Amino acid sequence: MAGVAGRLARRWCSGALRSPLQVTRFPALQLHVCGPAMRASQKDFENAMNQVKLLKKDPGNEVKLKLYALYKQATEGPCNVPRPGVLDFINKAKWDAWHALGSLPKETARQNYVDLVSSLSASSESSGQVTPAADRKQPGSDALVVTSQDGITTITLNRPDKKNALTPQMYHDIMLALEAASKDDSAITVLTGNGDYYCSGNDLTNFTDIPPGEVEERARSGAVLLRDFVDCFIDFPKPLVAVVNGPAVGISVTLLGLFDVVYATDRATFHTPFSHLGQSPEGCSSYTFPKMMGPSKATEMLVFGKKLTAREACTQGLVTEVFPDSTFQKEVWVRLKAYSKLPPNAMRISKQVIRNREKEKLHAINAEESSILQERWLSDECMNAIVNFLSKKAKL
Ligand SMILES: CCCCCCCCCC/C=C\CC(=O)SCCNC(=O)CCNC(=O)[C@H](O)C(C)(C)COP(=O)(O)OP(=O)(O)OC[C@H]1O[C@@H](n2cnc3c(N)ncnc32)[C@H](O)[C@@H]1OP(=O)(O)O
Repeated sequence: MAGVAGRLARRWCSGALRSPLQVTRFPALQLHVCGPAMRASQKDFENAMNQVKLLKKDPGNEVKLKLYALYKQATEGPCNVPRPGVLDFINKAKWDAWHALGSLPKETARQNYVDLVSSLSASSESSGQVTPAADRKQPGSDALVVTSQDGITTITLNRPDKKNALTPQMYHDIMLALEAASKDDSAITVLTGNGDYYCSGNDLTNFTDIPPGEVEERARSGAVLLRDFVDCFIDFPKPLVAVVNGPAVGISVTLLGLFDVVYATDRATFHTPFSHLGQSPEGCSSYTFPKMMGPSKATEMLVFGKKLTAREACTQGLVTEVFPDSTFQKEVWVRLKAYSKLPPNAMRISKQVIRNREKEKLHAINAEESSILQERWLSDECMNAIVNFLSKKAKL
């Protein structure tokens, strides 16, 4: 395959092949092809085709073949044209990739194409090679992807079929990733999501399968986990940037108050349905939100569960800047890459000057919020809300 791959790459890059997959610029990447959530619309698909053209670095022939195959399957269905002759290496490799998809439904192929492009785009605005940072402990599952390049460590939530809902494993892995990022060579750390959502908050199935008699203990250990998790954000020493690629719910919203900069696509929304869930604010939002938007706007969000658009969130100070979805990834990564070239020690020290005097207070608030939430998790209001979600009676 190496010889074929090399020839393929040359042909693609030289523009010899005319297809919608013609990749003019390629991303550096760490790839994850997602499961068939089957929700991508034709518009999503067309956007993804456009995004492919913006990619900067060569993703490699295997990926290009995968993109080609998914495109063909999504637009024409299963491959039933004759296999090209043995010496027609390029078209044979393409045919093989397409044919390998068998009877995969068009909708699934379309979704997989969109997911694949999305994972490529997440890191497409950097020029260096993305490496899974070799010096760090890698996450315990594929649900989190950590990459490092061009002075930026990026932590990507990667459970797009569940809207990047956070499992206990992910809480632990994010803590490990932050710990490693605080010590690595990068100047800036980014948290983002793969797929159409930034994050749908705590995975509500975390509250299921608890044996009778263990509920209190689970609530206690959940509160410890929450407190440790939020502490990592309070203490994180380098500039921490949220690249909010889609809607955000629950703890993924409240934590934004602990980020240094928050960039959002105009498709993002911000929603903290704590009362609907019989729960209460966490992530230090009971302090950061009133401070940034005033108590009344904070109450609308944290008590009444008002969902904000990206522009509203920007007006309230929760979001730093909003970008059109069509150019979001491109603009944000160009910006971050420029920032990452600033002297890292100066940035770290300036962040400390801005944040350090509040640290102690934030830790105390986090402890209090976690303990209140521990009680809430044992309440009938909370139990009923979880049961409602799980039985799909309620969509918040
Ligand atoms: C006692 C032990 C506790 C341990 C916990 C430790 C620390 C926790 C601290 C944090 C506590 C709470 C803070 C919060 O985050 S509260 C907010 C929780 N999130 C929600 O309420 C969102 C629930 N989800 C939705 O309302 C909708 O799914 C959506 C996000 C609006 C998307 O709607 P959609 O119609 O576009 O897509 P949908 O079909 O519903 O979703 C696709 C699949 O994803 C699953 N899913 C989405 N979000 C969650 C979630 N938060 N938890 C679990 N699963 C989620 C959804 O069920 C679908 O799955 P499937 O395809 O049906 O299998």
